[in-house]
Parts: sequence; C-alpha cells; structure tokens
Amino acid sequence: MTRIAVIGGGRIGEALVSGLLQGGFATKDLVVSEKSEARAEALAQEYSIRVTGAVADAAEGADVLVVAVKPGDVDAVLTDLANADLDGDREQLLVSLAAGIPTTRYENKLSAGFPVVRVMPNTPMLVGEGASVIAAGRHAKAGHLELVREILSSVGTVTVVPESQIDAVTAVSGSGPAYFFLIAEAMIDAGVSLGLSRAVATELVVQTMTGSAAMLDRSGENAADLRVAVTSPGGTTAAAVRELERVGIRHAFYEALTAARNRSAELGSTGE
Ligand SMILES: NC(=O)C1=CN([C@@H]2O[C@H](COP(=O)(O)OP(=O)(O)OC[C@H]3O[C@@H](n4cnc5c(N)ncnc54)[C@H](OP(=O)(O)O)[C@@H]3O)[C@@H](O)[C@H]2O)C=CC1
Ligand SMILES: O=C(O)[C@@H]1CCC=N1
Repeated sequence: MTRIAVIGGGRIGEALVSGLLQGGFATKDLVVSEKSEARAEALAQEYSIRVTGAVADAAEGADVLVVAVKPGDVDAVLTDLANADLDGDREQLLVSLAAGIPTTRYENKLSAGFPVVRVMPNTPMLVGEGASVIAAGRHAKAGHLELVREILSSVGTVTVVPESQIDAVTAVSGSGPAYFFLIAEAMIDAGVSLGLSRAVATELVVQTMTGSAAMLDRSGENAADLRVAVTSPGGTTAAAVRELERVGIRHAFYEALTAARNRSAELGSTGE
C-alpha cells in the first residue's frame, strides 16, 4: 500500500486526509506533519492518525510527500526535507498542493531527479467531490502521474494539464468553491430580505445549486441553453437576469478570475 505523508494539516491538508479516509484509505498509511500543536492534537483525535511536529519524521518511510502548507512556508519545508536523512533506496514522490509554486522550486532544492507533481485541489474533496488538476514536473514520469491520479480519484475528479495552465486552473476550480459559497450567501440573504426564514432560504438555495450542477453535469446541454430554458418570455427570470447583467456579473467574473490567475503567478515568483 502507498504510504502518504501530508505536510501541513490545515484546511486543505485536512480535506485531503478526511476524503482519503472516507474513500477507504487506511489510517496506518497516513501521517501528517503539522506545526501547530493544538491543530496536531485535534487532527490526531479526529482521524486516529499519527501526527508529528517534524517534517522529516513524517517524510521518513513515506512513498508520497504531499506539501500542503501556505506558499510562503514551502521553502522552510524544502529545507527540512533537504536536510532530512531520507531513505535513499526508496523512491519518493513529492506532490505540491501550494498555489503558485512551480515544480522547479522543488526540483532545484531536492536531490537530482526527484519527481514532483503539482496539484491544484479544491476543498469539496472533503466530501469526495473535489476537482483536482495535476501537472507533471520535469522528472515526473507517467507512472508518477498515474499514482497521483489514483490517490486523488478517491476524493473526486482528476484532470491532467500542462503546468503552464495551473495558474488559470487555480482561478477556476482552486478558488472556485469560494465563488459559489459567496453566491449562496448572497442568495440566502436576498431570500431572507424577501420574507423567507433563513432555514427555508438555505434549504432552497442548497438544493437549487445541487440540482443545477447535476443538470449541467448530466443533461448534455450547455449552461447557456439551460439558463434559456428557465427564462420565460417577459417572466421572472428575465427580470432577474436583466438586473444581474446591469450590474455587470459577467465582467465581474472575468475580472475576478484574472485577478486570481495573476495572484497565483505572483505567489510563484515572490512566495508572498
Ligand atoms: N484552502 C484551499 O481551498 C486551497 C488551498 N490550496 C493550497 O494549499 C496550501 C495550504 O492551504 P490551507 O490549507 O488553506 O492553509 P492553512 O494555513 O489552513 O494550512 C497550512 C497548515 O500548515 C501548517 N504549517 C506551516 N508550516 C509548516 C511546517 N513547516 N510543517 C508542518 N506544518 C506547517 C500551518 O501551521 P501554522 O498556521 O501554525 O503556520 C497550517 O496549520 C496553500 O499553499 C494553498 O495555496 C490549494 C487549493 C485550495
Ligand atoms: O486562496 C488561495 O490562495 C488558495 C488557493 C486556491 C484556493 N485557496
């Protein structure tokens, strides 16, 4: 069985751990390295896995090292890994979840030829509905990509792209859940302002989002056609869409995703 060390047990590290365990991954094959003591204790208790404060301790004996710390903390993790007395006979693979950080940053610090795969996950993997996108670094072979695909497919879909597209992917699916949560929040508040209870507004918004996503996924129709089918001539939807277009909803998304893509590229060059 593949042994995985997750370095950084924050929001995305925990989402991965939780998703993997729900997908049938064995607790004995997972170890987390987490800096914050309180967080480490909480993770160990919640998931019955080994959690250590030391990166080298987690990395020892692992087949896959998953880096799930903030971009600004990646260099410190790399220094710990480079100084660790890792088992040279065992081939290890580094998988980076950090936004913006290119595979070359890792390759330049690790031993020659160390395979690196860059991943942009998203938090719905917590419930097995993640969208993970993977890109191979210079030394990652087809078998390495396949291993990462196999691991991540237990927590959602997996798509392979060239690394040059990962910043754009980050803007779409990495940050994407936040856009949907923001829309949900706004719709719930609007429903409440129209007199619905918060409980009813929430239930309706959640089911409307779930149902719409299922239709988009399964109906074979594109988003524009599905929207047109809801929009009766002179009706309620047309009145609402006119308002959304008036305030520039499409433009807002173009600008928002461009800002996210640019920020990802910036994180890659400055780390902060
Ligand atoms: N959240 C998301 O939706 C997504 C995040 N990502 C990427 O995942 C990475 C993590 O993000 P997120 O989970 O949100 O961040 P968090 O801050 O929630 O988690 C990072 C965790 O790593 C810990 N940490 C920092 N340095 C070390 C170290 N040297 N050894 C062990 N643990 C360490 C932090 O502790 P402390 O707080 O004490 O520093 C923190 O608990 C980022 O690079 C981000 O770009 C990618 C896709 C989606
Ligand atoms: O906001 C961020 O920087 C991270 C990367 C994608 C989602 N969260």
